[in-house]
Amino acid sequence: MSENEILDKLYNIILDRLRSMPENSYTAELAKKGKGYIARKVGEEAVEAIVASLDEGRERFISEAADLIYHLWVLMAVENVSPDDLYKELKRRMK
Ligand SMILES: N=c1c2ncn([C@@H]3O[C@H](COP(=O)(O)OP(=O)(O)OP(=O)(O)O)[C@@H](O)[C@H]3O)c2ncn1[C@@H]1O[C@H](COP(=O)(O)O)[C@@H](O)[C@H]1O
Repeated sequence: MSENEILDKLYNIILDRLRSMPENSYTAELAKKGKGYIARKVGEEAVEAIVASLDEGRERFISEAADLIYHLWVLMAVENVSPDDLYKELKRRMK
């Protein structure tokens, strides 16, 4: 899988977990807690990425940025917004 397919693959894994809601799935646990909880987690992960960027070095920032993207991807799935919807918007903004 090429790097630029990873975000699409992650989204599809998240959709699968939201459909099947397996016992040991963190994604399913998030879904059970609802959109408000997931949205707060996105905020938390954004703050953790900010702190890592300011004080914790490159590796910690990469890890927290990955947490942020994952949680945002779960919120997008709950909002029925696909990566393609996001890519189209980002493409539209390109000068
Ligand atoms: N990329 C991720 C990913 N990044 C972070 N996390 C989870 O997000 C949490 C982030 O840590 P936090 O400390 O903020 O959260 P926590 O304290 O563990 O949990 P809370 O008590 O805060 O709810 C951890 O529990 C991580 O396991 C992720 N969980 C899953 N994925 C992807 O989603 C797929 C499906 O995962 P499951 O739903 O668990 O099968 C996996 O195959 C991965 O590809």
